[in-house]
Amino acid sequence: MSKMDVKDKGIFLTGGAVGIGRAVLEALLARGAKVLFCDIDKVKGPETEAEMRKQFPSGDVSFVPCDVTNADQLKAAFTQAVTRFGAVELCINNAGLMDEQNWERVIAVNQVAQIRGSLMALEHMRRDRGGRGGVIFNVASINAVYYGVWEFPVYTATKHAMAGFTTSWANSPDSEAHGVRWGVICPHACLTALNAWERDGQVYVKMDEVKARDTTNWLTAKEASYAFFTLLDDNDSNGGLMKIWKENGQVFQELLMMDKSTVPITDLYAKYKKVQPADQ
Ligand SMILES: NC(=O)c1ccc[n+]([C@@H]2O[C@H](COP(=O)([O-])OP(=O)(O)OC[C@H]3O[C@@H](n4cnc5c(N)ncnc54)[C@H](O)[C@@H]3O)[C@@H](O)[C@H]2O)c1
Ligand SMILES: CCCCC/C=C\C=C\[C@H](O)C/C=C\C/C=C\CCCC(=O)O
Repeated sequence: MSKMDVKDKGIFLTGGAVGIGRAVLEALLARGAKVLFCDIDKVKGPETEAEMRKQFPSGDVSFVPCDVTNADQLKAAFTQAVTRFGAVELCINNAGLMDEQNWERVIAVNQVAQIRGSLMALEHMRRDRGGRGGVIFNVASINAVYYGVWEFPVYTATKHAMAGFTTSWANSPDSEAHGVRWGVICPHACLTALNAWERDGQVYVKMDEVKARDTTNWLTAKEASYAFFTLLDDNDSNGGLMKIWKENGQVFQELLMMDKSTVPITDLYAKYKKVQPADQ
């Protein structure tokens, strides 16, 4: 295992104003990275930028307002990062939301925009097209590698989609030539604005369906950010899905590499039900 040293590297991050994105932003700046983050929130975005500049006076951080579902805005934000840093070597597609009442928007943000951001970053980073190579992370969820979650089926579908998209690119026969490493971040539930808020030390969960859940083992945004760095530090993890969760107050993580073995076709696999003509 060898580390990707982010010091002085140019990084593009979506949805960095609050929550997990903000925690990752702070940790990247602490490691000396140069980060341009975008967000739809035109109040929290500049506030976070100002707070980061105060905390890291010699750091390089800038905020660009952007709705990632607007292809032109996303492209413009990414291009600003390239212009500012010379190259983007880490792209984190993190912006996301959960709103089953507005499920087409959920697909637009969690899936379409993450795919668009990934393809833009790939095109820019590809060594076989003159780029410097790099790393692309898509922020999914632990429910990308979990059975369906009835409370939020569309959200879950988008997270499965991003696991499939990301591991497919990682599996490209041209992966070496691209020089691009792919990863999926898969946190369990976190206490962020996505689903909860806090007042007077009491946590309030937004959605009626999950209000009865015990939140004691939900991650903080900072804890969720550990998964990014474990995955980033592992150069051999192309196509890896980094799960992170909490049990009895202890944070755990596990790297999941999807099974790449071929479909079993011989009698060696006697345990499988053979298809008979009558089945078809
Ligand atoms: N909170 C959780 O329980 C949890 C668990 C696993 C994965 N995730 C995923 O982590 C990512 C970050 O979520 P979070 O918990 O930090 O949520 P959050 O709501 O705290 O932060 C999400 C950020 O994305 C921004 N955003 C939303 N729509 C956008 C758009 N159209 N354009 C630009 N920015 C936009 C928001 O303004 C916000 O700053 C999401 O992809 C989410 O699905 C969250
Ligand atoms: C446990 C459900 C709580 C709902 C949390 C709200 C948003 C979470 C978004 C995450 O992306 C998904 C995280 C966890 C849900 C995944 C699996 C449910 C597992 C069931 C359980 O642990 O109780």
